[in-house]
Amino acid sequence: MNPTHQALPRPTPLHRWLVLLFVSLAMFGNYYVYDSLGPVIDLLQSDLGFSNQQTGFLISIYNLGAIAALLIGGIIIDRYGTKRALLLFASICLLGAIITAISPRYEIIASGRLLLGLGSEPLIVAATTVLAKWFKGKELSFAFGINLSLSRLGSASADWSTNFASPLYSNWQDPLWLATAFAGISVTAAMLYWLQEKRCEGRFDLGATGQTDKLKFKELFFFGQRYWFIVALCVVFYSTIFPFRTFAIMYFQEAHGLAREAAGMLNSMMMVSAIIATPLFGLLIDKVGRRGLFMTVGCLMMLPLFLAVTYLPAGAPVMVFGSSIPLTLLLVMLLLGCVFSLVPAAMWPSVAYTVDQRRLGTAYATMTLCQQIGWSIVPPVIGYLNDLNQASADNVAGYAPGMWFYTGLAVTGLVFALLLWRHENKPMATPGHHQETAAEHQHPG
Ligand SMILES: C[C@H](NC(=O)[C@@H](N)CCCCN)C(=O)O
Repeated sequence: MNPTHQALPRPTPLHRWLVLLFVSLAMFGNYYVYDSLGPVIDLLQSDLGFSNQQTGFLISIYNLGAIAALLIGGIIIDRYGTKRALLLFASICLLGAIITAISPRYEIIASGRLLLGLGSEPLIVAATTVLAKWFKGKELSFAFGINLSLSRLGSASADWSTNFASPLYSNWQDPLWLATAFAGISVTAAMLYWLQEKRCEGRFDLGATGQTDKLKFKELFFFGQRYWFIVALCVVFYSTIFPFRTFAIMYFQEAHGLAREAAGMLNSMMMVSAIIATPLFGLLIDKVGRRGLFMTVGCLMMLPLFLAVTYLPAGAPVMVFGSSIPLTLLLVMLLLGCVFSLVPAAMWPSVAYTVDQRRLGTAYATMTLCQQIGWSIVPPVIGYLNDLNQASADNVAGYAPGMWFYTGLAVTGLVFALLLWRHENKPMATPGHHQETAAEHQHPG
């Protein structure tokens, strides 16, 4: 560490919590923009004539942008510092949101989503770096938990927009312009963070930028079997959860006859349960360890859920914030939210206990890269299956093959979780690893 840093005091709690607020707002806006596509999928199909496969590709093209960005990721943050990087990536997301909303042409909408992927994943890396820089040694896990919960609030808000902004959903475009405004919140928050960092430079010890998630290919050979099981679970888990969530609003509308408002409210219940459960599971897992066991429990819980929405009676209607929602579907989404808290809370930190600390950057970058590849393949497959089986409101059975596909992925996830659980009590093979008692490094994704 630079001697100047040592002479300066650490930032005060007020400064740190302001930083957390700004970074979390940037993530809030960013997650909103990503999830703004889900509620307009049926409008893109009915107004613009896009097929299921085409809309599936609009989801995947985000991942292609993210993969490209991750391959060069870290360099910009290292070279230009966190405040510039955060603003740059938030601005790329804003541009992506504008381009997505500006024209009905498929290629233009797709370019907007590509740009969003280019900005979004490095923004998440930059946000992680900022938190590590300001909170290292001080409530780091808690800060990450709050950050992730506020990010998920952005996702839930995109679902709620079908209610609070329902007049905008008379066409495909206006909800995407609203998403642009949320991208504006992200840019504003990045600017406020810039001012905050500038104000504190020279007054406080902000440390070095820290290790960003940079990919060094030759380090991959040092990772043991356990690491690759975690990566495999990560790929399968997010390739199931994220595409299901994006298609869910249209699915609930068509397969269960819900109005868009009710479908949006139902989809948001997964996030509501995740927002509450994430910090709680984080605390629990920090206390008891047993990450393999928790990942297995989460995967087991997920297993029947896609078939439950397909084959079980939707249930009696219950009122949730003014929307009438069938009980079975509500329970499924709340349970999926618990799974969405439990598995990530156990999975991301477990990398820090599995690989040598010096290789954590490569480990996380590789994991995110693989996640993006898997996650990019599933939506077109689901779109293809829906097209092939002519899934629609008039042919609800056409959605079943897609749901079996998700279930197959969940079974695969369970296998990897079980393998990890089996490894849990074995001694570690990788030199320089952490024991499961003191995690320093956490990563929200
Ligand atoms: C922690 C994890 N986040 C990720 O996996 C990100 N790479 C992708 C986020 C995509 C939504 N904007 C998560 O959210 O559980």
